[in-house]
Amino acid sequence: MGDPAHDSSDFLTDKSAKIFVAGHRGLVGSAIVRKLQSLGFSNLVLRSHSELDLTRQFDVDSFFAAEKPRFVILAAAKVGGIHANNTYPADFIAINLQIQTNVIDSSFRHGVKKFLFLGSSCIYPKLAPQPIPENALLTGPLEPTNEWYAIAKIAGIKMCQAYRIQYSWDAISGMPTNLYGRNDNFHPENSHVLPALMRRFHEAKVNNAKQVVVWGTGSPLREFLHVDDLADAVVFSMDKYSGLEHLNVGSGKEVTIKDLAELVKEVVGFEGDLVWDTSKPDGTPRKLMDNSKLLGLGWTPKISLKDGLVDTYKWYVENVVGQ
Ligand SMILES: NC(=O)C1=CN([C@@H]2O[C@H](COP(=O)(O)OP(=O)(O)OC[C@H]3O[C@@H](n4cnc5c(N)ncnc54)[C@H](OP(=O)(O)O)[C@@H]3O)[C@@H](O)[C@H]2O)C=CC1
Ligand SMILES: C[C@H]1O[C@H](OP(=O)(O)OP(=O)(O)OC[C@H]2O[C@@H](n3cnc4c(=O)[nH]c(N)nc43)[C@H](O)[C@@H]2O)[C@@H](O)[C@@H](O)C1=O
Repeated sequence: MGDPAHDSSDFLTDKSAKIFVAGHRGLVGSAIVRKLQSLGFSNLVLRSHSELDLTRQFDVDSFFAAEKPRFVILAAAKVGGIHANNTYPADFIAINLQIQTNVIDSSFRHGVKKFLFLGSSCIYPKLAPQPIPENALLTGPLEPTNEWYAIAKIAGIKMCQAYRIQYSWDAISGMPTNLYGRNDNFHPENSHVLPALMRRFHEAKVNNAKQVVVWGTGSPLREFLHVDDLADAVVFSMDKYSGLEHLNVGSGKEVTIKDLAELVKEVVGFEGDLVWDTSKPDGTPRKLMDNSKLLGLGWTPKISLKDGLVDTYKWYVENVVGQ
């Protein structure tokens, strides 16, 4: 095996190469599948959670022995917003460590040519410099509401790095910022802020409610990226990047939760008032990532927050409401 930092992955050249997209029914996995299919990839291997539980080591290894995919993109994980992370710390650390350890190790042992792991911007210290460069990792304490999930994600990055160092295996990691779009989780408590507010404003609109409750103070800043831009960045990275360090994937634009709430309210068409429940946690005050490394390789995000919200709300009304 040559130096993977210099080998071409040939990712875009063979559209019949077998690719396992783990977590293909989720927000991210479904967007990656749409992107790969639009590019003409014809040999995707997909397994739902009920068909293959990725926490089960024996089942995962048997699957890899039978299928022998050439490329693997890991978008399966235990995922949730601030409340879910804060309430189920054991699930967030244990399930994520199990899934990623099984999938990374079996991918390596069964000859996968290139592997991509997805982490999250919450891996960085709570008070990291802004915008956050990749090398801020492990320079300070984590945000307490999501430290269990963050520790698992940091272990995933480090496992990819360790296999690259010891075995010259081409494993890379992408750290997406807060994502949204089609197939998001719209659960009232366990979801992220954007789908949670979209649902709450929609239900308030149809019920002629006068007020909607929003969590925290509204002052935290968050960066949002449409999941179709993330899928584009994942394919771009599989083709163009082979390095030890993880890559930040963000829009480069941040917004306060208050301004986000006003924008979602406008897109949904709710005309009542916002009431802030300050008993709920704000989480980290700010987490804008420095995306200059990925931009320097030639990738750019394309979907504005307003356009992405309009598209997501249309999808929500057509696919979730009344189902
Ligand atoms: N959403 C976001 O804002 C962000 C997400 N990310 C990362 O992107 C990745 C995907 O997240 P996202 O798409 O939002 O999450 P979703 O919850 O939408 O999707 C996760 C997928 O993983 C599957 N899955 C979970 N547990 C198992 C299991 N034990 N065995 C097999 N499949 C399983 C789920 O299947 P099922 O539903 O059937 O359980 C689902 O298809 C994660 O690594 C996440 O950390 C990073 C930054 C932000
Ligand atoms: C992607 C990322 O997601 C999580 O971190 P987070 O950025 O804090 O995510 P969040 O979307 O849940 O909240 C963002 C902000 O929004 C406020 N907020 C207002 N009203 C609602 C509301 O109704 N629901 C939610 N969830 N938040 C609300 C909320 O109080 C907070 O100030 C972690 O899982 C982390 O591990 C991770 O990786």
